[in-house]
Amino acid sequence: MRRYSALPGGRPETLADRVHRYRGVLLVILAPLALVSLVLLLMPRSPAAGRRWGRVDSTVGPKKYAVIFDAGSSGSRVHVFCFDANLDLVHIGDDIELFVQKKPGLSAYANDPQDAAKSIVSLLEDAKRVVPAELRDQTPVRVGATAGLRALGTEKSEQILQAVRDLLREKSSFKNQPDWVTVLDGTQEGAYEWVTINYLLGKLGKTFADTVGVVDLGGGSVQMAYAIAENDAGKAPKPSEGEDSYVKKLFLKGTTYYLYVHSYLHYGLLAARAEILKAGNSKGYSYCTLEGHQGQYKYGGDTFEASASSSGASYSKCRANAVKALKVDEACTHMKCSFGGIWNGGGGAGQKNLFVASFFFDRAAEAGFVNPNAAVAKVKPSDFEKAAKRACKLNVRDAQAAYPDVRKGNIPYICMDLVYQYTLLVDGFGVGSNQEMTLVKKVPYSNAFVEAAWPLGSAIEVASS
Ligand SMILES: O=c1[nH]cnc2c1ncn2[C@@H]1O[C@H](COP(=O)(O)OP(=O)(O)O)[C@@H](O)[C@H]1O
Ligand SMILES: [Ca+2]
Repeated sequence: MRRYSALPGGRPETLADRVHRYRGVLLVILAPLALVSLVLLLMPRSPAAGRRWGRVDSTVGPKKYAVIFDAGSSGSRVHVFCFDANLDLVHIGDDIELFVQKKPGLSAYANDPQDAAKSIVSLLEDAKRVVPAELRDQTPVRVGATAGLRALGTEKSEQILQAVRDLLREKSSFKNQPDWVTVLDGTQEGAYEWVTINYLLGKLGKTFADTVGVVDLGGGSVQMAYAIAENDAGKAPKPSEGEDSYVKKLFLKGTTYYLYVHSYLHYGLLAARAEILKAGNSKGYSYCTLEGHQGQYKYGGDTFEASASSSGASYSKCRANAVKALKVDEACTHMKCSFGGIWNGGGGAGQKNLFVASFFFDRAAEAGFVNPNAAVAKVKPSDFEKAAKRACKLNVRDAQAAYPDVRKGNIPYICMDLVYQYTLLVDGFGVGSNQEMTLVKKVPYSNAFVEAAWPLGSAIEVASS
């Protein structure tokens, strides 16, 4: 039986009666509490709310995801990044980025745009899995195609890009926009790569002289990018007709940078093979392919005779072919040129410390002078020269035994590739043969490793806009 205390009229006292009787006491207790809650609710949720020792606690504030597809000439890759409010990368599960790759690249489906688009469906699924469902429609997906589609020409590449746009619109839950699926121009690609490396090394926000220069040797093109002084940027030559301008102005972490950047189409490692074969093989054979090799080299829809001379490869003759292919002696109308009549940017502090990515790392690892499992390695151009001299002496069979990590199709070209890499650095970019530089595959960041590739630079642009 419920017991009630009695009121003067004999009626038992209810809860409402008690509240009424003690309303004064309750008001004194509850009013300050309500006031404190109101103030807490209205306080702005600035990033500083979670600040500890000058950094933002990444568990506080909104997280932004970005999905970037790198449609490279030799493969397609997807990267997913997650940034905190401070634009620092935060972990996605156990890793700091999602990175998945697939071969071949979109340009291998030149005549079938639908198949090209289908080739990236599994990568899209991989990306979807790591982005929380409630954030997908706010998460931008961008696709940047590089040298492979550049070399296909506008009509074919546009058909492929359109099929990719349709796929993203119909099959992805990410935020997509037609102009986010494009062929990147080479200077944009080089600039993004520079941002990636300098961001991961913690250089952004420092003076231009504290940043590092970046070389990215892809399959189709090679990029050089480094920051220069403002007054040197003012003196940059005007690019020739149809060329991108030599200097890009970037504003990052409160600092303005003048970035010298140039992309050399046809001078990526795989494209350069074609240039070297064209430059050297007037007699129907090449001094760059290994003894015993008979066959042709196919690149970008063209076929080149690539059979070896009966005496096999010759380091010095191959080197002469590579110098010729680079057009080192082409007329230079600027103060100083790299090769092919292109301004070299003038050098300076931003180029002293060079980070060299992509195929440089791969071939160095395959040739055995860099640990294939390392993220970075210090080398000199002369290491490529030494490795080339050794490789050029071998025949195809012995090379297969000497370089077990080199894919069969690349074996005949191992001398040519190493000669080209040495020649590109020393004769092309004017790097001293004994100058130390850093080969980079991944960059250590926050107890993890991030791919040393342009997509992070693009994601930073997306996340900070
Ligand atoms: O995300 C990446 N991580 C590591 N290496 C990469 C990445 N993307 C490209 N590469 C390197 O670049 C080489 C091929 O370049 P790619 O296919 O991107 O040609 P492109 O840049 O001329 O279009 C690959 O063999 C690989 O070494
Ligand atoms: Ca690339």
